[in-house]
Amino acid sequence: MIEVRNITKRYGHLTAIDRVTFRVDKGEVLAFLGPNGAGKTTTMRILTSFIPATEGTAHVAGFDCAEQPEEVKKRIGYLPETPPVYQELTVAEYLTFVGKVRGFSGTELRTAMERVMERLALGSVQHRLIANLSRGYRQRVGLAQALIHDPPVLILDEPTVGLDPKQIIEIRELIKSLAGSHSVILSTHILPEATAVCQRVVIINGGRIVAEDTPDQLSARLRRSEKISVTLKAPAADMMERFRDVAGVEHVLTTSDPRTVLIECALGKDIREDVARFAVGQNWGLLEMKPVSMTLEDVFLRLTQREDELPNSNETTMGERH
Ligand SMILES: Nc1ncnc2c1ncn2[C@@H]1O[C@H](COP(=O)(O)OP(=O)(O)OP(=O)(O)O)[C@@H](O)[C@H]1O
Repeated sequence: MIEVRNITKRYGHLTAIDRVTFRVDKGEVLAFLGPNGAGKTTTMRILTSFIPATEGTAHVAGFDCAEQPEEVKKRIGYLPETPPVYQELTVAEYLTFVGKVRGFSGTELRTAMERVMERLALGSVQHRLIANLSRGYRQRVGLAQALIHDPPVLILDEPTVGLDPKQIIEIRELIKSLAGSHSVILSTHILPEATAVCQRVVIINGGRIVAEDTPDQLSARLRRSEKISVTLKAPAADMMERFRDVAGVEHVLTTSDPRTVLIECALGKDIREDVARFAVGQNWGLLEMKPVSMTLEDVFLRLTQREDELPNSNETTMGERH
């Protein structure tokens, strides 16, 4: 549904994006994840035919974003970072305006408006001025304008920025409900958003794609070893050394809790039984033992920061799989 091939965008001497390639299939929700200035908005603007790429091609539903902008725009709903709403209009007036711009009139326009107002629960505020709405409602109005022509493709640039936690959950639920019937690109710098809402994640940094996979696979690919966290009631002073005697143990790492250690072994090995037997045999009082893996946050840090900028490796691998 969306096909981006080797697009590069230069602003003078600055290369904002550099040979970016990815695709989004029908009904798929893709997270476009990256820190500020990574090139997310530039990519969205090329896809929505707002600006041309310097090099490379982008297609939406088979239409070329540079050569056939009208066809592309018909098939895209776009919610920019700041919703393009007119404060001095009521919700109904604004959606009527957007519907007319999209070419609707009469019954068709009324049906389209009713459909989006129901989907976004805007009925109760349809006669209120947009200026007087909460940010959450304003964002819903922004989404309504993106959906009014029922486009197969939706491009949402940081759709939850500035919302409160309840509004964030509502907007994320709504985006999830669009999966299957719409292809969605969700640009975000918020990691939990990518995992909560999207089936696939593209990570962009410094204008380049540094990873592309499902959230789980990304974590798995970057995992270099299996780790288990072991908490003891009465650890011995030389516990670190002693655990190394267990067959298969490669490293023993300290944590901020003196009773807890992280034990590493080779990928694919399961040494939990041997570690448990050993701790019990030493009478150390085994309180807890659990596998530990990288969170997407760890992966993101690894991919978007240089090795010397990374926090202590013990901490980066402390996250647990959700
Ligand atoms: N019109 C422009 N002229 C010159 N440089 C630009 C222009 N638009 C973006 N840039 C630069 O291109 C790079 C990528 O910007 P872009 O806005 O695409 O990043 P982003 O990932 O969307 O970041 P943010 O989340 O901060 O919006 C940045 O270095 C930015 O300063």
